[in-house]
Amino acid sequence: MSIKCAVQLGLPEAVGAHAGPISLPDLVSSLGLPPSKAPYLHRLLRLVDNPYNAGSLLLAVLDPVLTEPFHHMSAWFRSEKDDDDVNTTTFSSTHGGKMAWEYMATDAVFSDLFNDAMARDSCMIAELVVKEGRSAFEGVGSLVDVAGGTGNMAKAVAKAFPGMSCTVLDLPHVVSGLEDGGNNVKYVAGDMFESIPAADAVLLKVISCFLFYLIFYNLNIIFNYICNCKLIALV
Ligand SMILES: C[S@@+](CC[C@H](N)C(=O)[O-])C[C@H]1O[C@@H](n2cnc3c(N)ncnc32)[C@H](O)[C@@H]1O
Repeated sequence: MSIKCAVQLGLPEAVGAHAGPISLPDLVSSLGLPPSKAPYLHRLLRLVDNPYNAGSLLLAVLDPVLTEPFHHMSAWFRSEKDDDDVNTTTFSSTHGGKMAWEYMATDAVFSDLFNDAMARDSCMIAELVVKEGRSAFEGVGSLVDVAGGTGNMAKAVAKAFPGMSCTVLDLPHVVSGLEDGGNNVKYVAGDMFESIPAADAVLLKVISCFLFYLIFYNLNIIFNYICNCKLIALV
């Protein structure tokens, strides 16, 4: 909650915009806070560590859309609804029967926040991936980033490998309206469980939040039945 407060106050931006170290009174003033709040801001600062500008990720995970279901866990346990519908979750029972991605298609504000959180994370990870995992991309002529969000990962790969043609596949509410990112990045709206555009390689960035970045070279077989391609997975 302290980090949420710091993000809402605009603290990371204020510190980042300052050329050098900033004094507490200057910070209070640049945030437009009453000077009497300086001692409290000092306490808040001691609790904040936000080197990667994870502001929208924090706001997303603390949003009532995601926190509210946790208040209904015991009710979900007691509910017999599951007898009829094995897919019922605390999320879906809180949100009118909708699963997360279905729900996001109906809530543009939360969807934008979530997509922004993913995009910022991708900026950081993409830098690492194209540097440390470069060999996984060598010789790949075309790549599809499955469930690639707003495309930051694909853009970074396309920039590092200008000869590669990259496609970002995601649900319509995520990619519709996005401009193709330069000559070699295009967006496709669709459902990955129905079809995946053909490409030499499939990129799958699954659970970025845990900061485990593993590149699998030997899982191609799993994806062979889809498009006979190489699988690059960031789990
Ligand atoms: C956790 S986010 C990861 C986004 C991106 N890969 C990243 O790491 O930044 C999961 C993504 O999967 C997309 N998604 C969920 N179900 C999908 C489906 N059936 N077909 C295509 N994309 C889907 C969501 O819209 C969302 O953008």
